[in-house]
Amino acid sequence: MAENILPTAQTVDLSNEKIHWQQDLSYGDYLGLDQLLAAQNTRSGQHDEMLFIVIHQVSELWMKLSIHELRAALAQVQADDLRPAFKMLARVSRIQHQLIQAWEVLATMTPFDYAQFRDTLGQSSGFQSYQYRTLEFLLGNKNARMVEAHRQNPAVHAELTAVLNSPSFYDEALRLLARRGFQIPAEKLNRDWSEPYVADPAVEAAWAEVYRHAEKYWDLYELAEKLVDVEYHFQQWRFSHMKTVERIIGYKRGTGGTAGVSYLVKALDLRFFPELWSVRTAV
Ligand code: HEM
Ligand SMILES: N[C@@H](CC(=O)c1ccccc1NC=O)C(=O)O
Repeated sequence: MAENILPTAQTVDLSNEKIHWQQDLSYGDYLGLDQLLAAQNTRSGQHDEMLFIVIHQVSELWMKLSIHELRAALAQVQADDLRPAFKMLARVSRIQHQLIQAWEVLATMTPFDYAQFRDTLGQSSGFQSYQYRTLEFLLGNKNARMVEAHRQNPAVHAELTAVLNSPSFYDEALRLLARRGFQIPAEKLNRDWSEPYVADPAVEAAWAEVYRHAEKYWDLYELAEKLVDVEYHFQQWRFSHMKTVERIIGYKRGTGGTAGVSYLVKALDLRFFPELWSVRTAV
């Protein structure tokens, strides 16, 4: 019956609007729903394992979109075209909001619920999320040791190594400041990008100038604030993860081999854009 009323490969005139229906393309085909909805492979038979898998999958999808936006925004910064980058960075912040809210759903799982299936997870852990590591590297938290977790997967290993060895968003922001005439030390503009970034007073002084004279450097000021938004939300995600982990497994060791909560607490000290934070005390 549907064939009689649904147009196929033809152009339908609906109150002056031309709507093109592509033959053979359905909602489910376009979205790859058969694959997507067949990927919740629970192993334990425990009720809450479905929640656990879905939260991770949703988070990985949002990470995928964040990486897509950040990469495009980075290219715009390299090209000195900041306005499109602002739109993408604003979108990343909204995505981060979704990622943070996901903890509220997961927190409905009690320690007892989780203990019912934790053993079936083996040594797998969020520690092995290569999209998460890509985000950390893209934003500027470089750590070469983190690539080793992906030795078994050559494609992922190569891709992460490439991101590790490329300038991060912050490196590119500093190169932009230098192009605009700010005195950025030469060793910040060309360095071994795989090394963690080390803060520098001259960089803080450059950002201080941008903040003090926002009217002169409006787009740089906006870039600084957009980056602070992204780091602020990233920290909120890390904190909520740490607190959710504490309420679900307490101080047990992690399946990934770390000490657990105390490892996640240490990660809270890491900064992507250190001078954008220290400048707040300085100005
Ligand atoms: C019951 C829920 C969860 C527990 C108990 C938990 C526990 C942990 C622990 C203990 C670690 C440290 C590494 C290890 O030794 O395993 C870790 C790392 C990690 N988890 Fe979770 N986690 C949970 C949910 C999630 C969710 C929903 C995500 C979202 C994708 C996630 C992403 C990560 C990431 C990316 C890391 C690596 C962090 C880093 O290296 O800085 N976790 N998790
Ligand atoms: N590290 C967690 C296990 C865990 O959370 C996990 C296991 C498999 C896939 C994703 C996970 N999520 C985050 O670490 C634990 O120690 O219980």
